[in-house]
Amino acid sequence: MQTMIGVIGGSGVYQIEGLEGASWVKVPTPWGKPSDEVLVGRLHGIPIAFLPRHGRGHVHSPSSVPYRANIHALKSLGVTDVVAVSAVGSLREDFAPGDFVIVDQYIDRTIAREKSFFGPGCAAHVSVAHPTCPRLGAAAADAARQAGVKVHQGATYLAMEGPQFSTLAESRLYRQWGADVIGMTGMPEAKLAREAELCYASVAMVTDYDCWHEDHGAVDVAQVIATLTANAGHARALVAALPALLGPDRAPCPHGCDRALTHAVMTAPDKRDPDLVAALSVVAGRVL
Ligand SMILES: CSC[C@H]1O[C@H](OP(=O)(O)O)[C@H](O)[C@@H]1O
Ligand SMILES: Nc1ncnc2[nH]cnc12
Repeated sequence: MQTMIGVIGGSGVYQIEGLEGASWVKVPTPWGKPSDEVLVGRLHGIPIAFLPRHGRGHVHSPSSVPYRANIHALKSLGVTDVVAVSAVGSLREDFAPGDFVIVDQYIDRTIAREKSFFGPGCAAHVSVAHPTCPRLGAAAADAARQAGVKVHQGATYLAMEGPQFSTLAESRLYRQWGADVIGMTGMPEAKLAREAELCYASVAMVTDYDCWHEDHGAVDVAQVIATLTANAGHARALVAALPALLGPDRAPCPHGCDRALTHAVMTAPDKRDPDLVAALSVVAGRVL
């Protein structure tokens, strides 16, 4: 299979430069419109699709991001590996603003989002015990090192609903729970990528210390943007290093991300809703 890299850009990352033959394409989906058109091109010979999570101009708040449409759009373009870039607050002293963190676990506290492609008429259960792809995460960590940033490999991301930042009591509680970073968009994105049998890695850029740290005040967006802007070059360099690390030919995922649905669908074939099955053809056609 041919590698195609999907990059989901987070806050402050609405564009990537340097793609050969780049064009923005509209991708309709049965789950509504993606956050924006998708920028498709090639980077060092490897096809790449870039989608700004909040849309150009930051139109979507974390709760209104069309997560299902975004994942469907990337899969329908042929993406095999999704690298999701996010801004996060740090919940620990040694993860400082400017550091990059390769997330591999989540605590999902989001409450107001569609979290599955499946539903009445086609029920399915995938495992998200290990919600990110270790192979892709290792490549993203190598790419971050090549980009010259300090990178922490392995961290738990607390996904909150937002859009307000946490209260002090919440921030302290999440630290006690063992969460390392906090953000508003990592879920259900990672769960949906797993349902769509895509390898998914999360690259989190630390922008602040949330509000728990006694030497730092409450989070403010100006500070977040200033840190993001200062680190935009690192994010670009990380993406530029990925094609050489992943290579053009993609072996089956050794961790089974691309086979996540093999035993997942529960609904008997004769009981399935044909409309839902049709909507699922891109993400789950392999097993339906
Ligand atoms: C601009 S601060 C809050 C905002 O930033 C993060 O977005 P993303 O994960 O897309 O980089 C965070 O999750 C919030 O949505
Ligand atoms: N402290 C924080 N809480 C939630 N999302 C964030 N994104 C960046 N910093 C954040």
